[in-house]
Amino acid sequence: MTFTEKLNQAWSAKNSMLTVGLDPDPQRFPAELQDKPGAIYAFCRGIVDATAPYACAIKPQIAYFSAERAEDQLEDLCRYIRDTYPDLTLILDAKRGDIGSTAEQYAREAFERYEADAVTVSPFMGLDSVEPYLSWQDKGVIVLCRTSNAGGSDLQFLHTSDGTPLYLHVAGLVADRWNRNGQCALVVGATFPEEIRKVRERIGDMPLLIPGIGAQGGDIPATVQAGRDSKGAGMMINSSRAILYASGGDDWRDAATRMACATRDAINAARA
Ligand SMILES: O=C(O)c1cc(=O)[nH]c(=O)n1[C@@H]1O[C@H](COP(=O)(O)O)[C@@H](O)[C@H]1O
Repeated sequence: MTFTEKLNQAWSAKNSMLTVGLDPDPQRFPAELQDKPGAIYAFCRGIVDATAPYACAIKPQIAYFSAERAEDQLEDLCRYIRDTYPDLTLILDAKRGDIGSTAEQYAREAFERYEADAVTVSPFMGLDSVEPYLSWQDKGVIVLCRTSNAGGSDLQFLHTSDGTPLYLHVAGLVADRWNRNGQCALVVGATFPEEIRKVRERIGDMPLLIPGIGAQGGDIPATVQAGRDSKGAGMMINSSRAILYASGGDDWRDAATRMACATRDAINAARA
């Protein structure tokens, strides 16, 4: 099944556009997992089990694993997610960008080693740096467009020669030229709803990955109104820290469940 088929199925079967982000920070783990071997896997697996019924996608951030020399735990986790929750879209958040020969290796890492359904990439080095991901015809290629951080404006708001801001130029480039397999998506931050609206107008029904609700304070109703596609769906709305660390106590699993459920419901309420 392709990335977009899986995502469409998850949107309708689970009635959810929530993406649960896995940014496991050992310093914030509950006491029962402090200094335990395999704690990153155990924590993430606990969060996945607690939140899977409420999510369309799961997004592990690779740096949290590699910085702790825990790529083996990420491999085990990806295998667990695929085997236990085949209806969850697995997004590897790696934000890769390099020349083609190196990008081929990054693509193999995402799609062979971790068997992700999609990977996040930077458009900064242009089409030949993205080609190796596009050559995996069923896999999702999620391109940074208007990121959620304030500093994204340093470059993304610069105007091109015809007056189009760079983030909208990227949106047009991906929609018109890079999306030849129909498996591309764009990253647009929930902290910039006006820009989400402009991107949606430009790209039609291409999916959007939207981080920035929860810990970064993005407004859910404004995000959903701006980002919904012609069918009222079209979004993977990510929340990481607000769900992962909803409680630092023994009730961390239940707190994550409650937060994921409440976030999915808030997203759905804004669709109506
Ligand atoms: O690609 C992303 O997921 C991403 C793009 C972006 O523009 N902003 C952004 O915060 N993210 C990711 O979203 C996660 C943070 O989510 P919160 O903890 O909910 O703020 C981190 O893994 C970031 O790398």
